[in-house]
Amino acid sequence: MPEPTLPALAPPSPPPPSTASPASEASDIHPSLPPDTTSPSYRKALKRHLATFQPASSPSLSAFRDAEKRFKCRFPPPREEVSGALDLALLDAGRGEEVREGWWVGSPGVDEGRVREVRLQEGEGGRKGYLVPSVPGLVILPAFLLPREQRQLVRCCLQEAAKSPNETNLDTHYLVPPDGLWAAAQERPGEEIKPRAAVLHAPETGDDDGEKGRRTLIANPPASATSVANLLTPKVSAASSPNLSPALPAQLLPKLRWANIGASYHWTSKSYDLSRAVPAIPCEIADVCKRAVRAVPWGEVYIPSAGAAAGQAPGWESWTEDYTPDAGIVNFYGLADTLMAHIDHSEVDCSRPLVSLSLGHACVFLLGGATRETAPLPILLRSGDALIMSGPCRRWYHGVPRVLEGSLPRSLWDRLEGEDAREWAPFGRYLARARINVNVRQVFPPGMKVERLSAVAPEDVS
Ligand SMILES: O=C(O)CCC(=O)C(=O)O
Ligand SMILES: [Fe+2]
Repeated sequence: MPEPTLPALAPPSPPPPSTASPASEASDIHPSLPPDTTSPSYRKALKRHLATFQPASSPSLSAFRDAEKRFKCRFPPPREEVSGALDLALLDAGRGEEVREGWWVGSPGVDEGRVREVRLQEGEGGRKGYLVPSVPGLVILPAFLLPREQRQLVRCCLQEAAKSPNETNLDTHYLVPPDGLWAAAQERPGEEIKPRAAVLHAPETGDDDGEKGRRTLIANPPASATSVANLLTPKVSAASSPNLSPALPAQLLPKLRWANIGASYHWTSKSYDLSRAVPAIPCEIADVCKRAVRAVPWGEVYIPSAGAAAGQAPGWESWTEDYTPDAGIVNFYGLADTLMAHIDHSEVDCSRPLVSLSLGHACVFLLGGATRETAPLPILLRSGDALIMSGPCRRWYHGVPRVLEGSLPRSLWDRLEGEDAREWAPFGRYLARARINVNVRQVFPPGMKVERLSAVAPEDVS
């Protein structure tokens, strides 16, 4: 499970009035500020930290673990570490303001030959993609989503993705109303949500860390076509936490950590659960992910007819036509949340593209190798960036050691007028303390359809 994080710094004060647009509905949104190491609250927190700090007992951390620790550090904030992270927004003059105001700045990577630019397919407005020669199969599409598209996806994640029939981390513990937590928070803010009665079965070990909903991704064997039968076996739900009190929707919203979309991921067994119905992936999400895969000139990523040779991905030639996302996770991060190193290999074909979209606060994303011993590449992912892992790196360790405070772009909290501002305000307030990641996969290769598998056991489909 993720390391317990150091106490968060005292809540930052709102930005000076001159930086907010006074007439806008969004002017009551106060996004997180970067750490102010000269402030009395920082100094107080530092003193508290030094009084309780214990040096790491194990001198031999894996390279991945070591990087995680460096980026998680709060005293001092790892500005210098972040300055070495790949930050492709620096190559885009149109993102100058976002970078300047976001405080954390990485490095562009082009001069050092760390990245190679590729032109996206027709229809993407001349936008660029980037390959990283040291990470075969990785494609980064910076600013793939316009601010308007980002806002649309944020709405979709909170209003559509995090509600029944999709499962969220809170469903194990609370009787979340069927129209979802977001609707409850907006429409019935005073109505308490009751905890689920404690159920009488033995607690299990697994990814869902109780009510906190943190994901603790421990090692699991990769899925394969032959293990598909296991997916049809109904899975036992994780035990709900006893002794929880009823809570208001606004109290639960910061505890929302993940929502399954499409084929449901069962965190306890770390496999997909096809005994449950397979809802469609919300169409805005599916469309954006398909667009991203179609935009990539795969012939510049892989060598034709090389099959599964080192550094290659079998079958990439057809991805632009047959990539069909059928499962995903929407991750909701608070500013102090992290996602520890893991490999996503519960899908049947783990070389097909995994599309990851970043919204809200920026983060440091670490992408390592096949073991934790490989030193990871740090990548600064900003709102609107898409990242595609395919081929070899699709099965490599990765994680998110830090969400970057003070990095929420202005287009997600300010700069909106009239109706738009009024309608957007609650989403802007949510993002002022959050990052959302949409992580979409194709579990079943073409010809092995999810609907057909669930049809095999109709009595199990709820
Ligand atoms: O938040 C991210 O950028 C990565 C999330 C991830 O790796 C996952 O959901 O498996
Ligand atoms: Fe992942």
